[in-house]
Amino acid sequence: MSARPAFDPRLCLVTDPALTASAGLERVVGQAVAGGVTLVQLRDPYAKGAVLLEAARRLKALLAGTSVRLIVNDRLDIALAADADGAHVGQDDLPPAEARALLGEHRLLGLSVTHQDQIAAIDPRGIDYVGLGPVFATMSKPDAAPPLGLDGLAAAAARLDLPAVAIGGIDAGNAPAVMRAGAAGIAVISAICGAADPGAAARTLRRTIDAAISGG
Ligand SMILES: Cc1ncc(COP(=O)(O)OP(=O)(O)O)c(N)n1
Ligand SMILES: Cc1ncsc1CCOP(=O)(O)O
Ligand SMILES: [Mg+2]
Repeated sequence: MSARPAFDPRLCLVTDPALTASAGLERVVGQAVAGGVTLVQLRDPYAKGAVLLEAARRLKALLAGTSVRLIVNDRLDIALAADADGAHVGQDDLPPAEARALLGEHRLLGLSVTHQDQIAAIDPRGIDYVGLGPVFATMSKPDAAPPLGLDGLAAAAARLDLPAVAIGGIDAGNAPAVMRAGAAGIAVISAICGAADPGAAARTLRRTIDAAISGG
């Protein structure tokens, strides 16, 4: 039996400090979870450690008793200090083998893949899911790699032995095509954090994804 916690990759909310500032991080995440988000990634590239740790602890408390796992982007120290369920690293972050050694076997580790030639280097024993993208142009990550497009996504997902969580410019309109291209789920910032009603946005996305999974 796997030492890792079970997780559901279908709908990952990636948080954004600016987009959640007015409503508040916990309120946005709480509404999104009520709407059907299955995974939450705390992401704040410029936050001070103390601020991020506090946010991670608040989200952990919010998600306690649910099946929704909490992942911390980039900062393994914060993931460990807050006893989060896992961490997400990119190609320029701590290398996955080192990240796994620090995290231990009981936490989840996600790895970003931005083009196909990075797939060969993946050791699937140490990684639990791949964040694949950007699929489309995105306003939420100024330093994102050029978009893969749906064909690039399909080609990369077909070569992966791990669940592919597609990211970048995904919304309820293009989510069905993304799922048909082979994604196990989607990760979004603006489609939920930037929505007037994050709960309703999450509900629509989740319905759309579930319909695509069941062949609709
Ligand atoms: C699910 C998911 N996929 C990709 C990313 C991007 O990670 P990275 O390339 O390390 O960029 P930053 O998010 O750290 O700016 C992600 N965060 N989540
Ligand atoms: C963090 C990240 N990594 C690749 S694209 C992206 C931003 C996704 O944000 P949005 O869903 O608003 O396009
Ligand atoms: Mg990163």
